[in-house]
Amino acid sequence: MACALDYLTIGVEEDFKRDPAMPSGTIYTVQGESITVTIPFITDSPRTLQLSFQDVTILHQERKILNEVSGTVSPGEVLAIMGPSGSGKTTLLDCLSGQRHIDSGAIFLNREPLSKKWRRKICYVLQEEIFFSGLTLRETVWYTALLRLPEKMPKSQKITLVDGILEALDLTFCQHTKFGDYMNRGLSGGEKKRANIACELLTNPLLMLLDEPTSGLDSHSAISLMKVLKRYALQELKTVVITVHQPSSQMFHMFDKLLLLYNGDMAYFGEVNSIYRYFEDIGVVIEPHYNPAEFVLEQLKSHPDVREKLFIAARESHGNFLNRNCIACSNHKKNGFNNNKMIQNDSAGLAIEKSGRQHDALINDIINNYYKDQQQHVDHHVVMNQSPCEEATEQLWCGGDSQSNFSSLSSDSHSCDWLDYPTRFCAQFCVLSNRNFKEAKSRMLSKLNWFQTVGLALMAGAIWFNIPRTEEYLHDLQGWMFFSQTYWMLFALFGALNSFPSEREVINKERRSGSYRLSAYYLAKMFGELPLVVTLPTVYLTISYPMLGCSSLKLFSLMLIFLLLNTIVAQSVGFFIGACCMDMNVSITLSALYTLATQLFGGYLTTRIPEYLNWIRYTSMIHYAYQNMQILEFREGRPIECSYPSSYEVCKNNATAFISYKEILKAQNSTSPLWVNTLVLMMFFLVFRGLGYAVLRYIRCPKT
Ligand SMILES: Nc1ncnc2c1ncn2[C@@H]1O[C@H](COP(=O)(O)OP(=O)(O)OP(=O)(O)O)[C@@H](O)[C@H]1O
Repeated sequence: MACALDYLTIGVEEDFKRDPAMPSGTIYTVQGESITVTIPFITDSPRTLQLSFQDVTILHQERKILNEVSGTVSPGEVLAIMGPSGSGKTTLLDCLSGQRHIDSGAIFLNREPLSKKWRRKICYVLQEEIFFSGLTLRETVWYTALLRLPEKMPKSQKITLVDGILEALDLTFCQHTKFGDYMNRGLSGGEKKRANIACELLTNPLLMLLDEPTSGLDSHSAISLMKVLKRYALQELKTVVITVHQPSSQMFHMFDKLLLLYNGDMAYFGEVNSIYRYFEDIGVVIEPHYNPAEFVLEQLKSHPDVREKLFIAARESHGNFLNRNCIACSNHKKNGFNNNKMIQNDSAGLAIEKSGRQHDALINDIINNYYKDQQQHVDHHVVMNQSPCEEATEQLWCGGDSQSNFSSLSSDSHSCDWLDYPTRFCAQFCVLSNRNFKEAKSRMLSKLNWFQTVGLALMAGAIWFNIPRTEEYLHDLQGWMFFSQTYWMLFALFGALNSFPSEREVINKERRSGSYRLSAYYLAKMFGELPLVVTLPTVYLTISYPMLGCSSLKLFSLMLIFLLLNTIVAQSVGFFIGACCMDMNVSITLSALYTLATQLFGGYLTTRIPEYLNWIRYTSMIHYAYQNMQILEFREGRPIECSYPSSYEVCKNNATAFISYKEILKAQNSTSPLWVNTLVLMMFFLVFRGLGYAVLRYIRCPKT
């Protein structure tokens, strides 16, 4: 929806002053010198966004990846950044989205320097499609809607919105297809690209930056997509910037503005239709039967003399690009105005026309003062009047009559507060837990894992079947305990290693767009995956333990609780190592080193551990977990009868006696009670979960 605008005419002289009698930000004293400036007065919150960038330069080891690139694009316009491969198109989009630091130059959004506060108003659709491969297209868009649309927006409206966007992007027919990966094919490349755009459109950004949205699409799909974007820009007065390699003639004429890059240098910036004139001015005529995009790129690549002329022409003209290219001026020309005193602007841009001598510094002062006042006014409006609910509902543009839809919805009494995030913590937690569960289910409870678990449980049950509880078989029984708890701890630890690296891109993308809190994601990951983590160990114990001769329900339940605790503790260590390393090979090596070293120094495989290395066993979670299992089995289970000959004192005095759990553990030099071991395990859990969070929060945070 367009802002409602009034027009102010500002006359200036060297020492212009604001009229103190007038309300803030509305008027300046008119002294009628030789400069007249007309500025639109924004009477509504900023629902439009003008992007300007000037002299943007990026250096990489002395090489200029971008060299003083400038341009501007206004609401309702589509700017295409075109150039051969490696010319710097993606780099420029990275800069415009705030994801890449610029070495010199400036980027302005509504005349304000690009800052974090604008992040949620900008969407950046990357070239790569970053999604969870196990989720379907609809699930992905739906979760995005739940996370990024205001909580108080009714579910039915969210569904309408999702349906509308899927339909507009021609994705309805494949909405239940999974994204897939290189192993399991899913959506096609073009469908993934459109899905990417669908997720971003949901949030109704003011500025859309799209990196090669049409590459890999057939010409019909590419044109359809461009039509959608063009309609979006026009109907909702959104600002759209896309990069393209070599558009078709039809698509080329759908752009409003064009920025031509070659090896980081600007060869042209201006209105698409003006390119014919521009080339004529340097002595090159674009043949009418040629695709202009193709022709222009061909000239740029193959004719160094033309290229040089283009660079010179671009350099000459970009000094006052703002004046030349702002929408106000173009509208002014279109509307046939030719009044030196006033330019009318129908958007949130700024129009300046000068007659007589130049007053650049003065004009800058006016602009700065004006926008300072205006921004205060706008900020106030944003806080007071524009809720995220309103913004989100604007998107029904794709359902047809956007204005009427918007009007009806924006008058809706959504009373969302102005929040940092579109949804509250608990809503984020619920949605992310649900998504995590769905996403991880197929991975963690795969057929292969079921097969492995049931197979191992039956094997263990068969090997240790109905094992006698006598001293003679004590070591065998301990073997089952050691095997079972070590296996499940390692299974959980190694399973968790890949958890963050595989999700990193998706999470970073979502964190950059400010969809949710990291803490909500982290907690949701723990809780969402909890039922999945405990399922297989439960199945294993349920099959194998009764086969060993456990007939007490109490003992079985206790054993299960502690086995699951051990598994969750090990998973925390895996999360931490995975978050630290991000590289699978490194994390596997580190984990293997840690777990094997602690087993070795635990004295389970050899008793010849040097005295001064004895302490290492206490850093092993396996040590505490194993002690606990023994305490439970030997205290709560059937008593262990003495055998002959015996190594226990109690048996030497009385051959029919039983060996208590304390004596068994004492023989292993382990005397800590159940509660101490459990406490240490809980400490492992808390410390590693906390460290994992800290790593993601402070070390693995996405670059902005
Ligand atoms: N971080 C970086 N380190 C080194 N070189 C870089 C870096 N980022 C970009 N470049 C270089 O800058 C140039 C422009 O890269 P960019 O990805 O912006 O090109 P592009 O026009 O988007 O190319 P394509 O159309 O092939 O995607 C390339 O030569 C690239 O190798």
